[in-house]
Amino acid sequence: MTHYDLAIIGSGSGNSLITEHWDGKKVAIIDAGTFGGTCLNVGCIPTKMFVYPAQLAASVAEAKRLGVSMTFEGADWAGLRDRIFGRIDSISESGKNYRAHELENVTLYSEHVSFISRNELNTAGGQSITADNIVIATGSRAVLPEVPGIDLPGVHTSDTVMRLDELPRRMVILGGGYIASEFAAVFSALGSEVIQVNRSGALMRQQDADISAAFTQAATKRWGVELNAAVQGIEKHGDGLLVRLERDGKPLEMAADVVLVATGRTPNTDRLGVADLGFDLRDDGSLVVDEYQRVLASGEPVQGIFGLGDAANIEQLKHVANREARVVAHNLENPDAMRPMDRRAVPAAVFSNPQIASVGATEAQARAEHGDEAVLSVIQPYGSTAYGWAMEDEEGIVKLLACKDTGLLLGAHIMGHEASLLIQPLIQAMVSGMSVNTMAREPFWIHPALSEVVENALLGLGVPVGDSDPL
Ligand SMILES: Cc1cc2nc3c(=O)[nH]c(=O)nc-3n(C[C@H](O)[C@H](O)[C@H](O)COP(=O)(O)OP(=O)(O)OC[C@H]3O[C@@H](n4cnc5c(N)ncnc54)[C@H](O)[C@@H]3O)c2cc1C
Ligand SMILES: NC(=O)c1ccc[n+]([C@@H]2O[C@H](COP(=O)([O-])OP(=O)(O)OC[C@H]3O[C@@H](n4cnc5c(N)ncnc54)[C@H](O)[C@@H]3O)[C@@H](O)[C@H]2O)c1
Repeated sequence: MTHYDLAIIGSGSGNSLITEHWDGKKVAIIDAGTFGGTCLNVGCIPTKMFVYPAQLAASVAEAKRLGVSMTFEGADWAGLRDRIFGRIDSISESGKNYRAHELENVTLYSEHVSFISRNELNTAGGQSITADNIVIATGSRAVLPEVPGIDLPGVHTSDTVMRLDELPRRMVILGGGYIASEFAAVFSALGSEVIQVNRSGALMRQQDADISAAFTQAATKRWGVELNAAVQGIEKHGDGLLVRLERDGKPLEMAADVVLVATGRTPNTDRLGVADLGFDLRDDGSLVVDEYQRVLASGEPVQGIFGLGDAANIEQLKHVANREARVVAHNLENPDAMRPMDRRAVPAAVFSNPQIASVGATEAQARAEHGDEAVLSVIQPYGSTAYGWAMEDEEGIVKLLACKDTGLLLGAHIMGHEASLLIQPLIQAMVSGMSVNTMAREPFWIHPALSEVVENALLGLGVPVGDSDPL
């Protein structure tokens, strides 16, 4: 048995907890997978490194609409893949070496662990680790539908699809959420024939209903989209695969070289032994934590156990995991002056084509919470602004929701070019409590930048202008 001051399970966001505070104290960091976790190795970073070149490829169709002739001569898949992972794999490797060999006080365990008591972990190899503090930062993993053929070669998740030997000619993507929509945009732009299959009637259904409808329409123009289709099984078919689906009780079949399954992710808590210790879990399996990120058991904080990231939140977003890690780091180092996690205005962006970005309530949520009378809503098309004319944009929209009484934003939802950038000032306004009228009227908005669509949406909300509001 080896005793530590701190044991961290998970080297993704958990890796950032090892600050100078722990110099001279004993720390264990444990990861059974690739060092650095999901975001670095198989998540945010490599996907976006594919998204950007895919965006360049997709701009050829865009250019044609505006009278510029460009030709897309194909993507060097192997070159792209090797450039991306050449960079990422070495970052993971050097992070691992640093933890394993260069810090005297840190021990790296590259093994699966599970709890055997509230302060003791057991490694797969049979070693026992005890610690005064344990942080559960175990992330999440892809969930696969239980259908025949789901384990056939050629069926991939986001963990493996970015390392394919070659760009698939035909690809079926199962799922209508983040991962499915991002990869549909990437592979279709790079030259694959993509069909995105969703079991419900619209893509990105967790978004505001207007955004989901607009995105579904936009996606349908760019790649194949099959809605209301439930997967029944996958079979070998010649050199490739056959995906068997059912829609309205009728069979539907699709041939593919590669099937990407993107049907959600589940927190890695089930293989950790935490249920046996009475730790509170949400229905999705994530750990319940208090505002200080302390893991709860029967509603009470468990001494010395913290949770963060996909294992302990419902958002499954890296910027949320990072913030939680900052809170956990502070609270571990300052047990008598702990600080809470701030969960106001958590934004998200989907880096598909077009992009989606959102923060705060959807219209349905805002109306349910505040009542119809109190909610002001506006949809401002990109095409209503000068930059939108320059782009001949017919798709982009900014949808804002505000409270009539307080003049504060309740939600912001954007679909279109650089939505993930356009939303940032709206996030700032929501967090700082800046009113819609102050935000629209106090700062200058650069003309004729695309951000004018946000200015016009704010003005278009029709929040009554008071005498103290800027002109
Ligand atoms: C394809 C994809 C794209 C994404 N893109 C974005 C994006 O653009 N923006 C965004 O905000 N988010 C994105 N995400 C989500 C983001 O990657 C996650 O929210 C984030 O990485 C979670 O971090 P974490 O620290 O909780 O877990 P992870 O980084 O997953 O770390 C957990 C680690 O724990 C290890 N582990 C688990 N259980 C055990 C155990 N019992 N014993 C030992 N080790 C264990 C695992 O091997 C893993 O390395 C994406 C996710 C995916 C899959
Ligand atoms: N840009 C980003 O921030 C980003 C990118 C990728 C992933 N992520 C995070 O990772 C999480 C997981 O992504 P995801 O796309 O796997 O999940 P998701 O929850 O976004 O989408 C899952 C999709 O799968 C469908 N589905 C679920 N079970 C199914 C079944 N049995 N058969 C057919 N369809 C089924 C759902 O209807 C939904 O459309 C996201 O929720 C997000 O938090 C974030």
